[in-house]
Amino acid sequence: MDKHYTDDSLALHTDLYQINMSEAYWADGMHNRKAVFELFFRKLPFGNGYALFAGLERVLDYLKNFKFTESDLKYLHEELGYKEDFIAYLRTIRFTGTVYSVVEGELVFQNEALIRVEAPLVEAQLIETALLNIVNYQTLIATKASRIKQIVKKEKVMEFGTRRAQEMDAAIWGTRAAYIGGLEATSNVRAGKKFGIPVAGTHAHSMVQAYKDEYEAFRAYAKRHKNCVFLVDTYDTLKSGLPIAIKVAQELGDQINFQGIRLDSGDIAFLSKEARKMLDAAGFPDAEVVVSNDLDEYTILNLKAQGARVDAWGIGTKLITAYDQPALGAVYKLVAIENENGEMEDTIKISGTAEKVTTPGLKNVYRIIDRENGKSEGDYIAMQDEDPASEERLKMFHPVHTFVSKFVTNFDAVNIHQKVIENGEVIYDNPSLKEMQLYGIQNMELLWDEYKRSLNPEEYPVDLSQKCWDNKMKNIQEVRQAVHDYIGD
Ligand SMILES: Nc1ncnc2c1ncn2[C@@H]1O[C@H](COP(=O)(O)OP(=O)(O)OP(=O)(O)O)[C@@H](O)[C@H]1O
Ligand SMILES: O=P(O)(O)OC[C@H]1O[C@H](OP(=O)(O)OP(=O)(O)O)[C@H](O)[C@@H]1O
Ligand SMILES: O=C(O)c1cccnc1
Repeated sequence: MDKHYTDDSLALHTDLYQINMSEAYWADGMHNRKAVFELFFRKLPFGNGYALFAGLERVLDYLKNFKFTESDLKYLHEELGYKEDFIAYLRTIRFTGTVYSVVEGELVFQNEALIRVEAPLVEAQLIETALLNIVNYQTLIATKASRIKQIVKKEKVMEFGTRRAQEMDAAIWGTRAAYIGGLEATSNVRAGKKFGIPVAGTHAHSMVQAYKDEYEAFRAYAKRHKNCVFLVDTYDTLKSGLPIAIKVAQELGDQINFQGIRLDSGDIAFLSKEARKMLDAAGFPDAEVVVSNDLDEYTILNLKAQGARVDAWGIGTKLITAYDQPALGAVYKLVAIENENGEMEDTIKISGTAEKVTTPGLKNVYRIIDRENGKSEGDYIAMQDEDPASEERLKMFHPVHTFVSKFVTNFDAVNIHQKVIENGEVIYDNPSLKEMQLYGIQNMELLWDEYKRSLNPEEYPVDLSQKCWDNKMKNIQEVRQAVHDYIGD
C-alpha cells in the first residue's frame, strides 16, 4: 500500500472480523435487531480476591464519537475491497444503544457483567474490540495498583513506569488506572497535565554522572529546586552518597526543603535502615527514604518483613506492565437477541468447561450487603424481572458447586450498574479521578479481610438466582437438543 490514510478516528480500532460479521448482518437485514452483550472476565488477575474496575471514561468518549470517517471508508473500500453499498451503510453508523456499567473504582468479580450493551446488533458488534482493549488494560492496572497499596498501606507510592510501559498509550492510561487503584503520584508529566494526577520525582544517576561528583550534582540541583530528594547510590551509598546528601542539606539549611534521599540498588532493607539512622543522627528526622528498583507487592512485603525503613516507594516496570500477569481475559458475549417477531430471545455459548458456559438472558447484578455489619455477602445475578431486594431470605449458592449455599437475611441488594448511555446519549457525568480513587478505597471496606489478602484469598461468591440458574440449565438443554436433532444421533 503506498497511499497514506489519515489516522483520524477510532472506528477502525477493531478486528477485521467485526466488520465482516457486520456486513453479513446488514446484507441479511439483521443489523438493527436489538442485541444484548455482557463484558466480563472469568478469572481474577494476579490470584487476587477482587478486581478494581477502570476505563469507563474512555469507553464513553469512544462510544460518543463513534463514526467511520471518510478516510476510514476510503481505506475499507480501496484497500480492503468492501463494496460501495456497504460503505454507504457504514457511513451512517453512530452508536445509538443503551449502556449499563459499573463505575470506575468499583469492586468487580469473576463472571459478572462489568458493562452491558443493548444496541442494534451491528453497533454492539463493532465496538467489542475497543471496549475490551480499554477495560482489560485499565482494570488490570488499577487492580495491580490496589494490590500494591494493600501491602504498602500508609506510605506514599509513586508510579515510575513510563519508560518501561508497552508504548505511550499504555503509559498514559496505565498511570491513570494506577491512580484510581490508590497510588499517590506519577512521574509522567503528561498524565499530570491530562488528568490532573499529582506529579512527583527525584533525579537520575545521569545527573550525578554528568557532574561526575555527587557534591556538585546535589548542589546544582538544589540551586534551582527548593524541594530536594537526592539519589545516593551512584557510587557508594553509605560512604559517599548519603554523607554528601546530608552535607549539602546542612550547608544549605533553610534555603532548601531537604525532603530526603532515594535508594535504587543494593540491599534495600539494610540500606534503608542505615539511611534512617544517618538522617536521624544528622538532625533530619523528617527526611524521607524513597526507594525504587524493580519493586512489586511481593518485594515490598518481603522488605517490610525485614524491617525496611521506607517512606515512599517508586514503582515502574512491574506495575505498568502488570509483569506477573500481562493481560486480563475479559470477554464480550451475546446473551440475548431480538428474533424476527421482535421478541428478545436468550443466547448461550456452550463449553466443555462448566465455568465457561455463558449465562443467558437479561440480568442484573446485585451486591448483597449485610445491614448489621456493612460487609458484602457476595454478588447475586438475577433475571431482570426479579427483585432480590424485596425478598426476606435470599438463598445464595455457588453456580457450579451448587451444594455450597447459604441463606441471607437483613440485607440490602444494591444493583451495581448504572445507566451511562441512553439511546446513544451519554447521561453519566464522570467524577474526578480523586473521587474515583476515594470510591475504590471506600469500597474496600465492604470486603472481609479474607477476600483482600494478597496470597490465596477466599473466593468471593458470585451467585446466580434460582431462576437464573434454571434458565441457564433450560438453555443448555435446548441447545443440546437442537444439536442432537441436527446430527440425528
Ligand atoms: N533486602 C532485600 N530483600 C529482597 N529483595 C531485595 C532487597 N533489596 C533489594 N531487593 C530487590 O532485589 C532486586 C535486586 O536487583 P539486582 O540484582 O539487579 O541488584 P541491584 O541492587 O539493582 O544491582 P545494581 O547495582 O546492578 O543496580 C531488586 O528487585 C530489588 O528490589
Ligand atoms: O525499577 P522500576 O520499578 O522499573 O522503576 C523505574 C526505574 O527507572 C529508573 O531506572 P533507570 O535505570 O531507567 O534510570 P536511572 O538512571 O534514573 O536509575 C529508576 O531508577 C527506577 O529504578
Ligand atoms: O523521579 C524519579 O526518581 C524517577 C522517575 C522515573 C523513573 N525512575 C525514577
